[in-house]
Amino acid sequence: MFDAASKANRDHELVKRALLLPRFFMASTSKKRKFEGNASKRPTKQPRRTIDSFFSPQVLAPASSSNDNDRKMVSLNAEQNAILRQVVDEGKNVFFTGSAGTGKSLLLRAIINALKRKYKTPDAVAVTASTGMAASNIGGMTIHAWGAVAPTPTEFEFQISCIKKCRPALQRWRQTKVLIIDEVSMVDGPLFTRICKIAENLRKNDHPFGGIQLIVTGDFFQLPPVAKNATPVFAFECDEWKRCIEHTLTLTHVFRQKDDEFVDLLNQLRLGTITPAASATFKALSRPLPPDPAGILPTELFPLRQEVDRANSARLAALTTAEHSFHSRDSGTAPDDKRAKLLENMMAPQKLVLKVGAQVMLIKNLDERLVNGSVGKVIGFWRQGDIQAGPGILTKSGNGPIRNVRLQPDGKTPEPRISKNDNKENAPVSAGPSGKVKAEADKGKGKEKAKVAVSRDEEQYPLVEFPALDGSDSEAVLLVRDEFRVEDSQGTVLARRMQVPLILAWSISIHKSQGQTIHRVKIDLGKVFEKGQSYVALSRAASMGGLQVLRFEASKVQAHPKVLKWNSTLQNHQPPPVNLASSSGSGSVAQQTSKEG
Ligand SMILES: Nc1ncnc2c1ncn2[C@@H]1O[C@H](COP(=O)(O)OP(=O)(O)OP(=O)(O)O)[C@@H](O)[C@H]1O
Repeated sequence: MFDAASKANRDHELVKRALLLPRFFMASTSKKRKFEGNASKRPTKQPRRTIDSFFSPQVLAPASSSNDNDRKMVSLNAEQNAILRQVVDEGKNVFFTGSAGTGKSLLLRAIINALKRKYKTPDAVAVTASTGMAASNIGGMTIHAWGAVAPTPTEFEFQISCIKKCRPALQRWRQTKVLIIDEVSMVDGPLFTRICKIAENLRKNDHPFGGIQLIVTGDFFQLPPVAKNATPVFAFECDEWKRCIEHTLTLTHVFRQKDDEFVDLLNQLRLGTITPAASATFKALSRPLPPDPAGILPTELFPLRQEVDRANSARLAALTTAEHSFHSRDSGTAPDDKRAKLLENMMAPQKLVLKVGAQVMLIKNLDERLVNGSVGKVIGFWRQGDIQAGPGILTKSGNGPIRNVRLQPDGKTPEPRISKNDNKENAPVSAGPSGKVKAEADKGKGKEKAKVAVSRDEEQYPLVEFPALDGSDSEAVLLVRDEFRVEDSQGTVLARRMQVPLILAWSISIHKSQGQTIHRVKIDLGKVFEKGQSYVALSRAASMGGLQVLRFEASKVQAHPKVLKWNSTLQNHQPPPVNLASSSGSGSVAQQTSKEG
C-alpha cells in the first residue's frame, strides 16, 4: 500500500524523469527529420537563412549533415504560405491539419525557421511533439520533457510544485512566447487540459494558454492517443482546446502521391468510407510487386516491434555473407541509468549487425533525395581511404558520408582511389605521414582551394547502394558513423551515440514509418489493431505501383467516429487565400536547387 508521502516521491521522480526525456538532434527529416538540423552540430549553429522574410515561401528540404552546399529548397504552396503568414505575422493560435502527405511537416519547419528569426532569443520558440520519435523529427523535445509534465495525471498543485523545483522547465514555461506541438493526434484531452492550466498558473495569466501563442499540428485520422483498451479522449474534445485554438486550417493538396486516383482511395481510407470499387482496387493490390532491378524487397510494415525484429533477424540470418558488427560509441553527462534510458530511445541501435546483401534504411538526412527513410542495399564494406567519390562530392568536414562513390563495372567494387596528383579535381584523400590524411580539392577552375584534414579511420564502413527513384542513377554511399544526441535545455549533452546511421529495413514498425515516404512497401492489414494504423501504413506509399496490400477488409479500415464527427465541423476552414503578389514566390510548388555558401 502506498502512503501519501511515497506516492508523492514516486510522482516527483516521474516528473524528474520526464524532464530528462530525449531531446534529439538528428539531421531533421525529418519527418524525416527533414528539418534543417545538422546531425553532427548543435542547432544553435543555424544554416544560412533560407526564408528570406516571414512571407517567403521557401524552406530547406532535408539537409545533409555533411554537405550544406547540396541543400535544395522547395516552395511552399499558397495554402501553406497562408498558414505561415497567420502564425508568424499575425501571431494567431492555430491548429493546422490535413491528410497524410499534405506537407504539414514541411510547413512546420518553415514556421519554426521564421519564428526563430522573428524572436531572436533562443527560449522564445518552444518546439515539442507528442512522442520522442516525432520530436526528433523536428529537432525538439517531447511536451512532457519540455514542461516537466508528469507522464501520468497527478494532483495539480503537486504538479505545479514539481515544475517550480525544475528551474529550466519553469523558465521555459515563463519565457516561451510560442509553443509548437507536433503530432497532436497522440496528445490526449486530459493532457492538453493540464498543460493549458499549467501555463495559465505559472504565468499568472488568464488568457488562453497563459498568453503563449499556440501552434498545433497533426492529423487526428492518424495515430490516436494511447488509451490501453479504453476509448481515447482526443485533444479536440476538451474545453481548453476550444478556448485556446482560434483557427483550424486544413491543407488540401497532397504532395506525397502524384496520382489522383490513389489520393482519392487514401482519402476514402482515411474517412473509413470505402466504396465497393475502392475496396476492389485495394484487394487487387495483393499481387506481389515486380522485382526491383536493384534487388530491394518491398519494406514490410508491422504494428509490433517484436514482429519487425523477428522478420529482420530471419532475413539477415539467411544471408551467407560475413557479419560486420558496429557497436555504438556512447558518452554523455547524464548519470549512468538515465543515460542508458536516453540511449535506448534513440533510433540508432547500440549494436548494428550488417552483411553484404542486407536491406537497410537511412536514419539521417543526406539531402533531398537521400533522406531518413531511404532504403538501399549493402554492397560492401570499405575504409574511407579506399573510396573514390564522384565529382563535387568531397565532404567539407572530411568525416561525413562519402556520396556518389564510383563503382567498377561489377557494380559493387569502388574504383581505385586516384592520388591527388592524378586528378586534383576529385582527389578524395591521400595518406599523410602523421596519422592524418589530407585532400586538396580545387574549386572553381583552381582559383579556390579547400584543404580538408581527415583523421585516419581504419574502420570498414558499409557501402550502400540506394536505387534511383526518379529516373536518375542509383547512388552508392559510404556511410560512416554519425552523431545522435540528447541535450538538456542548457545545451549540455546528456547522451551521445556515434553509430552508422542505418537500420535493417526488410521490415519496420508502423510507428517508425510515421512521416516517411516509402517507395516499395508491403502491408499486411490482418495485423493492424488500432484505428488510424491502416491509414498511416498505406499512406506511406508514394504510388500504387509500389504498394502491396494483403488481407484488405474494408470493415477493418475505420476512422474513429469521434474524429469523423469533429472533422465534419471543419469543412469550411481552409486557409484564407494569400496575396501572392506580396510574397517572394508563387503559390505553386516549384522545386528549386540552391547553392548556399
Ligand atoms: N510545398 C511543397 N513543395 C514540394 N514538395 C512538398 C511541399 N510540401 C511538402 N512536400 C513534400 O511532400 C512530402 C510529404 O510532406 P510532409 O511529410 O511534410 O507531409 P505531412 O503532411 O507531414 O505527411 P504525414 O502526415 O504523412 O506525416 C514530402 O516529401 C515533402 O518534401
